[in-house]
Amino acid sequence: MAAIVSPVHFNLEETTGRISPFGTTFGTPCVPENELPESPERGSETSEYSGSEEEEVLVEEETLLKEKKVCDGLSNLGHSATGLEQAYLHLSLPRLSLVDISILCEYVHLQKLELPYNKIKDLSCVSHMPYLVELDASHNELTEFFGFKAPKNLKEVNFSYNHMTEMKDLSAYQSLSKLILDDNYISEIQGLENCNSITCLSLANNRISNISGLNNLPIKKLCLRGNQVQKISNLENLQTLQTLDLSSNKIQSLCGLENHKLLETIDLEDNQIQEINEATHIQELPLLRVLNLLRNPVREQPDYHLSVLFILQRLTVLDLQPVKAEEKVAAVNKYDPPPEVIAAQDHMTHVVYNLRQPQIIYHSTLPSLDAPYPMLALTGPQACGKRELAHRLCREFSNFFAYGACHTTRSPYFGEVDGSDYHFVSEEAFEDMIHMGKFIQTMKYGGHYYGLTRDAIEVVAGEGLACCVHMELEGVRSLKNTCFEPRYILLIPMDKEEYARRLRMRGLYSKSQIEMAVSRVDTYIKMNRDFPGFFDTVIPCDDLQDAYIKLNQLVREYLGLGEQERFENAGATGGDQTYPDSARESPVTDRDRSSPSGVNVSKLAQSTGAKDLFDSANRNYSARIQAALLAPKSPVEQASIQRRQQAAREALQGKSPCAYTRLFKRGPLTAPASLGPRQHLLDPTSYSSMLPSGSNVTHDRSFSPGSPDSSSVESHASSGMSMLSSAGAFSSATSSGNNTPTNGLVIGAEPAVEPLDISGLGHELDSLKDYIHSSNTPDTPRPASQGELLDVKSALSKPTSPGVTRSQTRPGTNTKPVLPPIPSGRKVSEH
Ligand SMILES: Nc1ncnc2c1ncn2[C@@H]1O[C@H](COP(=O)(O)OP(=O)(O)OP(=O)(O)O)[C@@H](O)[C@H]1O
Repeated sequence: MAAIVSPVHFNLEETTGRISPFGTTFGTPCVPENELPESPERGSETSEYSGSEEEEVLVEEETLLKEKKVCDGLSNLGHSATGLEQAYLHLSLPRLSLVDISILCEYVHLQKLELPYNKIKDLSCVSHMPYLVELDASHNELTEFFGFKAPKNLKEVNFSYNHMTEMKDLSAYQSLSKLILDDNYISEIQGLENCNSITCLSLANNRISNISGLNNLPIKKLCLRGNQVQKISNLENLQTLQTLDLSSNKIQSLCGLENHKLLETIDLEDNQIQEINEATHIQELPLLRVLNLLRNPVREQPDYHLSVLFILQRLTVLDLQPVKAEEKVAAVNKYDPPPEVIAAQDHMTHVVYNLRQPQIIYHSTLPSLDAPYPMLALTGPQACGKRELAHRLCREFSNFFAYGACHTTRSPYFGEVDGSDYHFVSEEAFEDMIHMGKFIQTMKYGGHYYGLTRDAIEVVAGEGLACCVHMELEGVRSLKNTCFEPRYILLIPMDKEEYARRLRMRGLYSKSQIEMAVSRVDTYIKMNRDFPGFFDTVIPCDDLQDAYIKLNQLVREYLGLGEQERFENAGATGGDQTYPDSARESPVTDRDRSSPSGVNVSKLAQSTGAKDLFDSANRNYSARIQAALLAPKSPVEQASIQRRQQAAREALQGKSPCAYTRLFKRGPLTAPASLGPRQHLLDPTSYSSMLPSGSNVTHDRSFSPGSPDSSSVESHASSGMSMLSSAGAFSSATSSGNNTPTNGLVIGAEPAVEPLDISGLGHELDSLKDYIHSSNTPDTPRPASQGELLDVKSALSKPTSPGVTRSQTRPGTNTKPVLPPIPSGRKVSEH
């Protein structure tokens, strides 16, 4: 002990090459044996520990530990545990082939003793080291388990690679926290019952077939790699377990690991696990992040990787590979796709199949992206009455709506009519239809398929009507991905008990079906709450009659039917016939005026809340941009507009001939008093004013209700302007208090003529001229037959029956909000 010699540093970690979930925690090599530095008895020494040739010879000759070698191995000079002396606290003597180390009995102050890779059989000298804290006697020839008197503070012991066969009682080792017994011949775990400090135990490569003797120990890391364990048992009480290495055993099931709430890492490489479902045993472990199932039969299962990731979504490392976020998303999308993904997949399927078919232009194919084909979708839980309401609505508003019958694979209930309620088809037929690209959306509900075909919509669109369908939430999601933009009305039972009773009364559904339907009420409510605007409006449907009244009212308000009736009644009594009161409160916009009935539907809808429901212009991006662009005008612009307005007025009054004169020039015309404003606007005679001179149009001269002779310029002007307004040429229009509106015609001097935005005049004018020549509306995509033309003209010349409004355009065209569609199809069929 006289001289201070340089200590030999033996770094355990350097002996470990492989990164395992356990790393080097146990201080023993985790690499396969053939990669380990060999112990003397297993072969020659590696260069790391070999000294010079001279030393090797010396080692071979002398297995007796002498003071000189001890001096070489001492390090860490410091205070002794008693604090009274200076002493070397560490001794490291690896790979010296030592057999007799009895000299160490004198080194009582040692706190750390490292003797790996020797040939030691007797460790009794340790009995003289009361302050020893760490002991490494791995790779020796020890047969006796802890063959020394227990040092009071001994915390870490490594006896790996020895010849021990049996564990003995370690009650005396109260401080023991880490015990490494790898590569011995131990067949039973025992003697640890009182080791209340043990947190790390490794018994890799022993002969253990049953896990036992670990009850209630505070073990955090347990390694039983390379044993013969077949079943994970007796670990239930290891509640502090964080890392478990059971690799290279014969385990078939993960049963037994369910309750280890702190478990983070499980290594089960090279076992017999076959079923993916085994992962469910560890599904609930909240902290599990690392799982190794390499070299298990389960890896041969199809979709092994995604399946395991789906079951164990908290994993960050699977089979030694980091888990990517994309893989987790793919796993969830595959095995429990969120509704959006289901809808997207459904949509994708139908688009792809449809693209394989010859592409044609449908009636419901629209000339503009901004003008969706008008559809109404009633949605809500099963049997909430939406089908009945849809039928009633289509019956009552048969000039506007028709029912779009879906296809289903369920068999018809009593009284259901094929083709009317549904098209009832077999599953094979349904699948064939999918492959033929027939569907727009499909969904499976209650074990049956339901789907809306393009043809179902097309039949309705061909008649010039809006299509009314009903479907579940999933169908709505899918439909929202399509080019169709129906208005969605949610019909929701507010009283679940009453709803369940109604379902029972139907006598069609099983208990579980009823429970499912009732439980979906909350899904709809949640959807409506969490995604405002997902449904356009909500109607409680506890009482079907009440629900229908609301639905009816809503549709009427939108169609402007009620208002038109009122308006026409007002006309009969000589009231204000231009616009209803609500429309006069503020200037109307083109959009307002584009209501099919000529009444201010948008204003009306605004006051009733129906505007958002039906006004497709709300969704019209370009319209919104245009509105923004139109907003404020500079003084120069204002002045310019005023000049142009003035010029237009003068032209209309015949004061100054200009380009507008020809535009509004017409013979003395009269309009039948019975005509509503819309009819007047659409009166073919009024188009004559747009014709180039010389056009051969016969005018009805018995016009003007007030004065049969009032073929004044004003009336011409107003009729022309009204017509333009119908074409959207006005930026705003009002009838001021000074004017006397008559039959929808704004008659009067200047104030009657409101600012004219002539920017679109040329276009509208051309369009209207085209109409005259072609008998089509500008946005009618297909040429009208002669029959249709006559039909339209004769229809327009007739007074419209109350409640039925005609539209000049196809459903959903850009100049109309949404409804109603032209009735051309129906009219054609009637003739
Ligand atoms: N194409 C479709 N897509 C999605 N859901 C659909 C489709 N066709 C029908 N459904 C819905 O499937 C559910 C089951 O249909 P079924 O005809 O069996 O119910 P129902 O008792 O008639 O319901 P309801 O009276 O509410 O229409 C209904 O909620 C129905 O609206």
